[in-house]
Amino acid sequence: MEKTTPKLILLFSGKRKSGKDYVTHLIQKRLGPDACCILRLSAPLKLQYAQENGLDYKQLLGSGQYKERYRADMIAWGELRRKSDPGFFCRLVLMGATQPIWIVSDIRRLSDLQWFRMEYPTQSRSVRVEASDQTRKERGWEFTPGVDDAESECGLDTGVTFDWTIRNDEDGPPLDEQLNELLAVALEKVAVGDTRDSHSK
Ligand SMILES: Nc1ncnc2c1ncn2[C@@H]1O[C@H](COP(=O)(O)OP(=O)(O)OP(=O)(O)O)[C@@H](O)[C@H]1O
Ligand SMILES: C[C@@](O)(CCOP(=O)(O)O)CC(=O)O
Repeated sequence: MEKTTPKLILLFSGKRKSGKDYVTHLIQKRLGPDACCILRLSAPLKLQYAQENGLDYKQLLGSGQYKERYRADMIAWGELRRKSDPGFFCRLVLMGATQPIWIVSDIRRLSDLQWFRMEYPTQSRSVRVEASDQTRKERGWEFTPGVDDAESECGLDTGVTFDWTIRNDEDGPPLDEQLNELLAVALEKVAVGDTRDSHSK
């Protein structure tokens, strides 16, 4: 499958129930599906894990409790693959991405971030979604030893400078306000791309 070159890659990370999916879908709503696609590193992992274990892939992709039952085992399963090939899920998830803006909604490890920054140094921007533990609990999060104190949840807690940090709490600034600058950068990338394409036509 032909590899397209994006104009911008937004690499999202954040704790469980911080709102990564919610915020990335909001951005896609603002930019439109022709301009941006949402890529989830966990999707190819969950697909293969579901097939190997006879589980419901759609429920593993959902935001309910079903996936939490298998999270620890999926983490271990995924880390085994990353150990031998850190870019395994990154390469898989890009297949077929043709829009100018890629949103990767679930960056969890330094190796994921480093892979994109190596492969796409000028296009990659990192975004952190934050929410208080109280807010996360209201959204169904419960601290789980072996998950919330493991690399999957803590791998980006230190040593990373994010291009944007989005506070996704009720008492935080409105999301639209916080996303203003990021959306302006994205729209400018798409606009520049359009004029360049039209010149090249
Ligand atoms: N700003 C918000 N307003 C209303 N509901 C929200 C908001 N942010 C998140 N939610 C809801 O909280 C729940 C968790 O959000 P989401 O699934 O986006 O978190 P996540 O960071 O992707 O979690 P996980 O890592 O477990 O997939 C969802 O039901 C979502 O609809
Ligand atoms: C196994 C894993 O991909 C599950 C992620 O599920 P979700 O993005 O929280 O819905 C987390 C990980 O890869 O460490």
